[in-house]
Amino acid sequence: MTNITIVFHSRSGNTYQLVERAAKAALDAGADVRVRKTPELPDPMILDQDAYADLAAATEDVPAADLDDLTWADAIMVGTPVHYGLPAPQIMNFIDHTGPVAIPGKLMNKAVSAFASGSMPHAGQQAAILALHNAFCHWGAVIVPNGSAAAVLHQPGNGAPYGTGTISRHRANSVTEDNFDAIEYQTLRTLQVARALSEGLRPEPKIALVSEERLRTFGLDI
Ligand SMILES: Cc1cc2nc3c(=O)[nH]c(=O)nc-3n(C[C@H](O)[C@H](O)[C@H](O)COP(=O)(O)O)c2cc1C
Repeated sequence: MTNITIVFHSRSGNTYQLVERAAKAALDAGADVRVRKTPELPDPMILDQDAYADLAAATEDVPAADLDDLTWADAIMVGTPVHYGLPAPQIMNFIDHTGPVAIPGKLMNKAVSAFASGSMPHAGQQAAILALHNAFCHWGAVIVPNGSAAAVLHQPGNGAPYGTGTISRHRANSVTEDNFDAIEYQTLRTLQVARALSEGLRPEPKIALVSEERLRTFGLDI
């Protein structure tokens, strides 16, 4: 069984729509799934009050993300709205608190992947995803991008090799079928890589090219 945690922030439902599709794809693929929201911060700028209230009600029972949700997972997906070309501060705030598990290396070798919703084309979806990739490097995790090869990524609403991005034009819950296909692809690919990593990194077989002692020197004898 592969464990996947999907961490998100959302205000008008677009990112959450992607999360729901990712969770369904993972469940259908036989994974154990945790969906987790990041805590709200004071004074969020809420553009669509009705959508925000609806989403708060719909996600009332979604637990808040904590560090165990990350260490438990073989695969981690992070979904965020774009804020000034960056991930939302709620996501960055959560990432800022990952030191106790990131610094001892407990997030090493997890398959991680990011997706984003922005209001306009070319307005920062990819930049936000790549900014999350910076943090994933610090975790020592293995970034899973979408790449460009899959046919689904050539559909008109898709195309970014970095991860799924939607264009909401400030409309709540407006994810397109193209984007749903892309997030499903991204989820399955992330699970595939997670499984390959957890199986490939088991005690046997070890990397055969270097000695046991050398692996121990680098702390790679796991
Ligand atoms: C503070 C703030 C900054 C934003 N900055 C951007 C931006 O740089 N680029 C963009 O495309 N959309 C930007 N938006 C719009 C949201 O990213 C967009 O509405 C997104 O679809 C919201 O996702 P959600 O429905 O999951 O909340 C911003 C919204 C807020 C509240």
